[in-house]
Amino acid sequence: MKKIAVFTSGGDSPGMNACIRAVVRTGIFRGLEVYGIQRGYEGMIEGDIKRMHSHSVSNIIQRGGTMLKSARSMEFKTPEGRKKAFENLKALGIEGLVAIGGDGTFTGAKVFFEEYGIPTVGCPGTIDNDIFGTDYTIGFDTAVNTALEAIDKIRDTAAAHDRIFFIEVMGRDAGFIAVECGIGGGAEFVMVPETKTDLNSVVKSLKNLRKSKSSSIIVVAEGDDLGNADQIMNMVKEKIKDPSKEFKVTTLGHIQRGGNPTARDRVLGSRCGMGAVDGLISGKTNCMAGVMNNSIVYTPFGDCIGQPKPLHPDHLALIDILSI
Ligand SMILES: Nc1ncnc2c1ncn2[C@@H]1O[C@H](COP(=O)(O)OP(=O)(O)O)[C@@H](O)[C@H]1O
Ligand SMILES: O=P(O)(O)OC[C@H]1O[C@](O)(COP(=O)(O)O)[C@@H](O)[C@@H]1O
Ligand SMILES: [Mg+2]
Repeated sequence: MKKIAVFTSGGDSPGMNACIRAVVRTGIFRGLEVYGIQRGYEGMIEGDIKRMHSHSVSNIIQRGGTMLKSARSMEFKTPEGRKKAFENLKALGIEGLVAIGGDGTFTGAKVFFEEYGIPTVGCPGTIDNDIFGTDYTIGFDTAVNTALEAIDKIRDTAAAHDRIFFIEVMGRDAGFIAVECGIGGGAEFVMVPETKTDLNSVVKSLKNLRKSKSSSIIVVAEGDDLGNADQIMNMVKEKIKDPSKEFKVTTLGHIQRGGNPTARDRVLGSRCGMGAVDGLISGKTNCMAGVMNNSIVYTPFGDCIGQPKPLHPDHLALIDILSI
């Protein structure tokens, strides 16, 4: 293997830059030519692919976002789009790919490998942490810390006015961010897509809050089965029917996707990036380089996207216990 290319795809996540840097520098260190593909599968289809050098990735390890940019590509979901992508890679003589992204990116990478056979190793880049085969995904720790900082601020004003706050965090299909924010932010309740939300028990608990509680924080993952934070707040308000209780909603949104990556995300991104290149060199393909129990582990793409990554039941129990 002489030439490899790296790209970022799907929702960006803090630490993707550290991962790109590790791929480029490990590749060069091992004697490979490394190319960067702009805007994920979009750039692959358009042939927006450039040679990268060690200096190409200077001064990015501390930055959020991705210097290669990211995109969600509808065209790559079509056989015609993937054919164009393959022709562009073939023309440059690319013999290996590093795909940094989430479950969608790996689904695309798996299909592409099965059709065209270019060896591909992935790195788990998503704030959602919803990928089997790695304890944490690159960007999750930063997103949780960003959300927590906001929750702490909301708690100040919630306490000052004795209000009940519903705070919506990201997570279309996964509640990992919500659960960690719930534990770290001292929430009364956490609502996640993985479990059925029992509105009546939430209402009952809110009606019976101990008298010394001045405020309540309820963390809602955007993909909860009952709806978003605004919808759930309205349902609860309707059932409580107590004009003395004041309800507010804050949706944290895309601030969770940006900002300087935490130390954990820089280290995880760097380790996975190196793991992906070394994996390709040693003949691995159609799999992801993740970190489990502090070691690099390669998991087939089929498992990364096919196996559910469950929330830890102890974490959900912890929220109930610590909010008495
Ligand atoms: N079934 C599929 N076939 C081909 N490409 C896919 C498929 N699913 C997703 N992709 C590609 O991966 C991209 C990123 O997926 P997305 O779900 O948006 O983000 P993430 O990788 O962060 O989960 C999509 O925009 C699409 O180009
Ligand atoms: O920025 P967009 O395109 O609106 O996407 C929002 C979604 O992206 C995420 O931030 C990350 O999801 P992916 O990693 O699957 O792209 C989700 O938590 C959120 O639902
Ligand atoms: Mg995803």
